[in-house]
This record gives sequence, C-alpha cells and structure tokens, in this order.
Amino acid sequence: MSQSVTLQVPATTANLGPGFDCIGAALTLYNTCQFSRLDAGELEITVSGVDAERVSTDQSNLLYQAFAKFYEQLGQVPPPVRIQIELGVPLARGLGSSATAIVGGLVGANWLAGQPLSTTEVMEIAIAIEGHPDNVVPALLGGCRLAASRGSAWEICEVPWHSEIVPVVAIPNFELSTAEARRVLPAQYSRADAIFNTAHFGLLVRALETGNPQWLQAALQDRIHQPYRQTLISGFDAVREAALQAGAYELVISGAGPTLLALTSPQQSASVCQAMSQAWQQQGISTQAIALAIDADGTKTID
Ligand SMILES: Nc1ncnc2c1ncn2[C@@H]1O[C@H](COP(=O)(O)OP(=O)(O)O)[C@@H](O)[C@H]1O
Ligand SMILES: N[C@@H](CCOP(=O)(O)O)C(=O)O
Repeated sequence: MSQSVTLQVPATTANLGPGFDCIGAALTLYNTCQFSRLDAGELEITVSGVDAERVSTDQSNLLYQAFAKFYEQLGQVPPPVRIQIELGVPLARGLGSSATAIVGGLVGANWLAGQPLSTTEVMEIAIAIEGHPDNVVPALLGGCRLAASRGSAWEICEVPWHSEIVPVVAIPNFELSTAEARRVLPAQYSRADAIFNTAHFGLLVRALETGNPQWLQAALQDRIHQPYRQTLISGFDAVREAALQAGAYELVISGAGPTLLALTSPQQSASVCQAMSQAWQQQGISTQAIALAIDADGTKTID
C-alpha cells in the first residue's frame, strides 16, 4: 500500500468528427494530482492552475467522487486523504477535464489501496461514471483509442496516428458543459445519416493510420453531433474557414466543444494556430491556440 502517489493525466480530444462517443486521443496537455494518506481527518483538497477557482474542494469534487466510488466498489470506506490538484486542462472546453478527474481519482485510489484492481477494471468503472468511453479510455491508456462494447465488457483498440498529423486546438474563453452539448442532440437519426457516419468513420481510421491528406479531408465529416452543436459555438464557421485557408485538412469540434480541433501537417501547424486564434479574436473571443502531439503514455506516476 502506498502512502503517497503523484499522477499525470492527459487531456483528450474525443469524437474526431464521425466517431461520436467511441474514439478519442490523449493530448500532450496535462493535469497532475497528488494523493497523500492522512493520519486523521477526512479530506483536504487544494487546487491550483488554470480555472482552479471553479473546482470545488469538498466531497462534491468530481475527482474525489471517483476516488470514493473506487472504495465503494471494494466495499470499503475511503481513507483520510489530501489531494493536491494542479490543472493544465481548462474546464468545460471539450478537452476531457472531467475524464482527467475521474481517471485521476480512480487510479490514485487504486495506488493507495495497493492496486487491488486491474487497469481494465479501473477503466470499466471510469466508463460507467463518465457514461461514454471516448475520453476516459485515452486519458487512462494514452494514444488514440477506439472503444466498442461487447455485452457488458469493452473491446479497446489503439488506432495508429500517423506522425505527420498534428492536432491543433483552439481553446476559446467561454465554456460549454458536456451535459448541455448532449441535450441538443436528437434521440433518433435517419438511415442516411447512420450510413454517412459509418463510412466516414471507417475512412477516418485508415486516414489517421496512413496520413493520407485526401482521406483526412473527406473523413472528418459528421452528421451525428456536429450539425447540432455548431450553433452553440459562436464563430465556428469563421474559425473553420480560417483553419482551412491556412492549410488544415479539416476542423472538428473537440469533445463536446467549444474547443475546435484542426488536423494539419507539421509544416502548416504554426499558421493554422495563428489563423484559428485570429479568427476568434476578430469575433471578440480571446483564444489560446496550441499545436499539440498525441500523448502515448496515458495516466502515469511522476516524481
Ligand atoms: N480536476 C478536477 N477536479 C474536480 N472536478 C473537475 C476537474 N476537472 C473537471 N472537473 C469537473 O468537470 C466539469 C467539466 O466537465 P465537462 O462539462 O464534461 O467538460 P469537459 O469537456 O472539460 O470534460 C467541471 O465543471 C468540474 O465540475
Ligand atoms: N462523446 C462525448 C465526449 C465529451 O468529451 P468532453 O471532452 O467534452 O468531456 C460528447 O461529445 O458528448
């Protein structure tokens, strides 16, 4: 059993256009959380970094709720603990902040408890808490991951991501909660839309693996979530147009938004960053645009 552990948990970009609720990639942008057993008391939480003032420091904290859920699954009471959270992933922007909290809480609890659960068991609890696998799975395992249910279990496969494809994220200064962005989605879809997404998702997996620019341009289209969410993201059309003009293959909504994700080449990534940021600034929306890479490690311990 460990007395203390520090974890690094990556941000994620889920959906990648046509892969709603089933594919996501871990990004090189991180939260860290340190767990230390206390001799007495119950819970101490400190939060620093980006958006820190917006995160609760009592039992309602999502990371602590996942921590407590872990012990509930074991039929145990959670130990007194100090949790120090350092946030690099902004909240409610479509970069998987909730996934970092859920995965961080569960993995931290597993360490303090002496690792009674396997990574697969931790993953299954994380998916159950989040309600969909596409951000918690890459946050836990790293890489670009596809999750498909098999009965009550999950098949997880790593989707190779070609080294010449650069993910550029433009993060605006407004929030959009995942719950709100899910409320606008219809309950049913037409056969034509289902076929459209099936074809484009299949193409996307091959496009990511090969880096084929023409396939990437075509594959990143979606009819399941983006048409309904675009209206919630002021400036979507202008930022997409600017990214394409600057050489992006295509632009999609990162997770539930409002962050926009452009996929581009290493040569174009700086100009795509600048173009996306400028387009939003021109609409009066201050934006941080960053060219990132795919995190290969997922959640890991650090010193
Ligand atoms: N490190 C954290 N600790 C506790 N709660 C967090 C943390 N990160 C995110 N959250 C919670 O998750 C919410 C955002 O989740 P969500 O709307 O799904 O957006 P996102 O796209 O960032 O995952 C925050 O408002 C906060 O309640
Ligand atoms: N498939 C989900 C993904 C949500 O990801 P997040 O990063 O916004 O939490 C959705 O699109 O609702």
